[in-house]
Amino acid sequence: MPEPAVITYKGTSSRNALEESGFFRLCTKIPRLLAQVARLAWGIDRNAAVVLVLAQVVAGAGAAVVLAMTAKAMVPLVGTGSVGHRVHQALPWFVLGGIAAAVSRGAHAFGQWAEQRLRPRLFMAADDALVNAVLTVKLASFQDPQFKQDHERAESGAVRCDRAVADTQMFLGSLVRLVAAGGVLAGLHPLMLAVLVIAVLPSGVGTVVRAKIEYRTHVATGAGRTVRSMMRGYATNTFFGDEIRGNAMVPYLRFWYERMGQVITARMLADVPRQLRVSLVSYAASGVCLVGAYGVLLWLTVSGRVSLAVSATVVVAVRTALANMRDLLQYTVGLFQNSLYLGDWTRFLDDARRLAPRTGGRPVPPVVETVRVEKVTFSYPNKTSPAVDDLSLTLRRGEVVALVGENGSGKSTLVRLLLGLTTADKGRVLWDGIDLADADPVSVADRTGMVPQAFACWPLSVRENVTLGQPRTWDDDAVWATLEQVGMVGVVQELPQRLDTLLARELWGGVTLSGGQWQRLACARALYRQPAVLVLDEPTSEMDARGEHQIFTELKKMAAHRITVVVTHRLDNTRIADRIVVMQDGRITEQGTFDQLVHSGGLFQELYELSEDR
Ligand SMILES: Nc1ncnc2c1ncn2[C@@H]1O[C@H](COP(=O)(O)OP(=O)(O)OP(=O)(O)O)[C@@H](O)[C@H]1O
Repeated sequence: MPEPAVITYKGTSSRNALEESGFFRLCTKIPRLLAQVARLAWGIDRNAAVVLVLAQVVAGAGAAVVLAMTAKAMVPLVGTGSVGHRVHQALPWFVLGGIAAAVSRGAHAFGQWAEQRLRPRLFMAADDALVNAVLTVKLASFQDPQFKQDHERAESGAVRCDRAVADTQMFLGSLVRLVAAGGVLAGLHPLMLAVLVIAVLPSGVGTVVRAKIEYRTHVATGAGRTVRSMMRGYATNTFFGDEIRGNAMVPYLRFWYERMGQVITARMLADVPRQLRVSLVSYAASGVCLVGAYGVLLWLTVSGRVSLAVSATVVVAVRTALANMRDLLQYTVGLFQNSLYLGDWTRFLDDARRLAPRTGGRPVPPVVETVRVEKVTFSYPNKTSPAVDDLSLTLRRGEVVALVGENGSGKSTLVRLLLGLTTADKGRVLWDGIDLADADPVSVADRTGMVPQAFACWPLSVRENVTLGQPRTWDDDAVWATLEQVGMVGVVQELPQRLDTLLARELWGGVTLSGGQWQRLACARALYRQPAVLVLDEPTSEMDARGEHQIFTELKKMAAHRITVVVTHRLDNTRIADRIVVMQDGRITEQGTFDQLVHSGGLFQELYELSEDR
């Protein structure tokens, strides 16, 4: 089987924060990382954020008290006198240590409570922000392949948002416990603290290097994962089931999907020996340093520089400090790693804000008298010839204009330009004299009704499928009236819950409609809006003759109050149009009524005769 072309994708992120960061640079970033997580948590639940921090401080202080009490208890325990006497003397310190341990565990439990309150909401908030960003960027951004990749990486960031809270909690806990253990240790003998730092440093550096390798692979496999998950969506979408099975596509799709998976996995597996090398080197180095640390302790004890009691406490403190130091490094790296993903998320939101269409421009009037296209040119990225080329056209209220032409002649592009969904490279589109480049996009959208070629079959009720995009209404009369216009009343009345019927076979016993019925609903959605500018791009391509006739009759009836543009390949339908505009290679080549064009000897006549010939 042919190798999938996309296997050559290697990932092209230009923004790899990892390359900028060394170990010490990472340490300097920690306060900023903590502040970032704190801001997120504070925005979600202030009480939980405060409890989270306080709990760690109390838990750490408790651990310090436990250690200090252990040191106190050691003195009588390794001292002189009978065992009973020594235990009796140590008992108060043990009791105090026990109380401190209980307080510490209790605080830890409250910390977990706060974390559990924050995590799910943080994830939802991060995810909501992401979806909101995608819903508000300029449509042109969707054409940019980097946008898709950045979106995918930002999704990982949203997923990691909640983990960053857990890491912060653990980081703070280990930090406070380490400071406590370090304080006790420094009090016993300052040299031990320095030796400790040296003992854990190699393992810390190793952890950072491993995190870098992992993140670099995540970035490198980003494009592959995006393409694979996109293909997964197509391959497993039940709507395409007939096409996939009916055309024997299953073996190729499976091969393709598995092959992409193998490429990604191979890249990840290539890291495994690298990770192992880093681990072995760092563990060996920290082992050597640890042996050195215990050697120093032994020498201090044997030479009588520290007492046996102090030495015993030092062993306990060293173990506590080591465990906390390791935790601290691990959670620092976790925090750092998550912050890289969080960085992708925040950058994406910032970019999305930058890419959002301007708002607050000039509002267009509720009734639009003319739409004027003035010398407009538009080219898609990576295309050599423009899709719309120096085109001028005026549309007037009350007029039904049919836009016709062969595939790829630029009809859909022109209607997107008319509605401001695409911005012209050159020239202007004016709604009642207001350049769409200066207009408030919200007011433009409010005046617009559109049936695109590819519309969504929304997994919502019939009512919502008609009213989606409009303010919520409790009056079903207008919904039924629109369904009447598109010939759907009978169909909807036979549905189990009529307007409330869920149109999603996959969900909770919902039902679905035929292709033509869905198309009628898409038309209903546009007609229900009663827009000032109504654009229908091949609205009846799946409809039977009756449905098609009904829609075009309704368009004609409604035409007086609006500008109507219909793109169609069924040239017989253009008889109802007041004007037919013929497009070829992004330009208008003919204009006129049906009767004028059908005998003009031009492209329209040729296409019409071909359609009659079928
Ligand atoms: N998203 C896109 N990216 C790149 N090129 C595009 C894109 N959409 C359309 N084109 C190109 O722009 C040109 C005009 O396409 P457009 O969809 O406007 O034609 P059309 O007349 O509506 O075609 P059809 O009758 O097949 O719907 C074509 O050459 C097409 O390949």
